[in-house]
Amino acid sequence: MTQAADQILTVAQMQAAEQALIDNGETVESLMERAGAGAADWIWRLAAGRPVTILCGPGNNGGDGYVIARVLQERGLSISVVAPMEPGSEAAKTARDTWGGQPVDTAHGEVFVDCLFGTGQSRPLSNELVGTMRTLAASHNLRVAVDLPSGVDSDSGALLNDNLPEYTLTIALGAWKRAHWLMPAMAVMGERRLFDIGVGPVEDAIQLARRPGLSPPDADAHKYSRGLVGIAGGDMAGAGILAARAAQHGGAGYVKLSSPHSHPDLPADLVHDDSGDIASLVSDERMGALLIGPGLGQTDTARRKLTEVLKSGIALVLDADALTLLRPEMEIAFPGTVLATPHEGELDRLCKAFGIVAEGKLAKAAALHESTGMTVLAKGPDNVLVGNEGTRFFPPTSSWLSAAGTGDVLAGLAASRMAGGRSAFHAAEEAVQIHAEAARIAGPAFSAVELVNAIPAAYAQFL
Ligand SMILES: NC(=O)C1=CN([C@@H]2O[C@H](COP(=O)(O)OP(=O)(O)OC[C@H]3O[C@@H](n4cnc5c(N)ncnc54)[C@H](OP(=O)(O)O)[C@@H]3O)[C@@H](O)[C@H]2O)[C@@H](O)CC1
Ligand SMILES: [K+]
Repeated sequence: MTQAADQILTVAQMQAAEQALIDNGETVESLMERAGAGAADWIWRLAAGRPVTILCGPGNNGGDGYVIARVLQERGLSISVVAPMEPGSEAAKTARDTWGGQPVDTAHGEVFVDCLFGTGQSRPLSNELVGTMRTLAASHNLRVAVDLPSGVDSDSGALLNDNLPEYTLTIALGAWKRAHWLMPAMAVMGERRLFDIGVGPVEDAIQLARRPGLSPPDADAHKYSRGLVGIAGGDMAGAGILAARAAQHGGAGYVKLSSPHSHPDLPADLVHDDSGDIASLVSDERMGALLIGPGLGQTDTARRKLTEVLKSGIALVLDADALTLLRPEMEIAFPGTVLATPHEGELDRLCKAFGIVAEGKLAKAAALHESTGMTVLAKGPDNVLVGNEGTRFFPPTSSWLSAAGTGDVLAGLAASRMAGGRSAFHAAEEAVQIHAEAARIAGPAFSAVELVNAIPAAYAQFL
């Protein structure tokens, strides 16, 4: 069932949801009062008695600021309001009048509250406005963005100005907006919290990924019932081994690595076919899912392997070199059972190969899914998953994942979940979160092998 708290809205969806509340008897003023009071509660806790400076803009985000000023002043905090523009909307004018105070030109408090623009941000800030905001942000130790940081485009997560402040806390009002979960905006927001004002479920809204609910193997499980994963490796041995190790820890009962190398130090518990013969791998009828790409290379042999694998009808994860080699003319037996896991560069290359012109990660991933039928996980510091089941965003992951080999680990995990019976979409949804949890457990400055070693402890968190 759709959880309103997990839905992520566009500005248009938010406006329609607001209108639905108004049709049910709310007013903009009553919603603003609730939203402002809710934000004030968070700021009250953060401020802990310290003076607060609120920057108010001309729209309803500024209106929220005047409500916050009044509520916090009534509780005894020292409040300064800086208002470079007069209130323009009726609700903002009412909120300012009800506050009844006098704005100041500048202030030096401890907590800066940005109520300049929210979802109505329609263009970059003027130099003067951005200068005021930067100066205030720099002279306060704690910084709170109400609904969104000013200068952020709500629907794309783009930053419309350079050198925007970084926030301690961002309080989303009514519902999450896309920018709360997309880079680069997500990176300046600090902690993010949602304050509910009664918005109901919105049809077709993007959802936040659900926390995986994993279970131990059934009492009568055997290695094949838990899933057999094949890894079709190639020229570079290491990536295939990493992916295979990750797949071993991702729930599958049996992992078979096929790559044309002999590895004296391969783990004894990993089955390795050093002929690298793709025909024998795809003809194994017990195969639950196959991963191709990590360490595959981009030779003619690699292309031939990819072509065979795509035709096999086995559930697939395509990553790394497989994504660079993929072309529209290659026949994919069942695109609905294929997961592609491109990083930003691979996503761009795929879009080019498939003649897709789109702006931004979400639009590119959606267009690629539309054009190929594959489920697309556009991975990176923000993860965007698009498939027949819908679109999912994810909480931010550890920035220590920016290390070689971590993508191979993610692909191996996804293949493991697929071999265990998950759809491409749900396998990706689980893999991203197990991977993120493993990174959290691995701590700082881990290598990809150390990330793999943290997977069992991550898995345990979801049992
Ligand atoms: N939805 C809900 O249920 C609730 C929403 N609430 C709150 O309302 C916020 C949305 O309010 P909003 O629509 O009035 O937009 P907001 O961001 O305040 O600014 C719009 C004004 O700014 C102007 N403007 C834009 N860019 C500019 C620029 N660069 N430089 C200069 N001016 C610029 C723009 O002018 P225009 O583009 O028309 O020229 C317009 O006048 C939302 O984020 C939340 O905080 C809650 O109170 C209650 C429940
Ligand atoms: K704001």
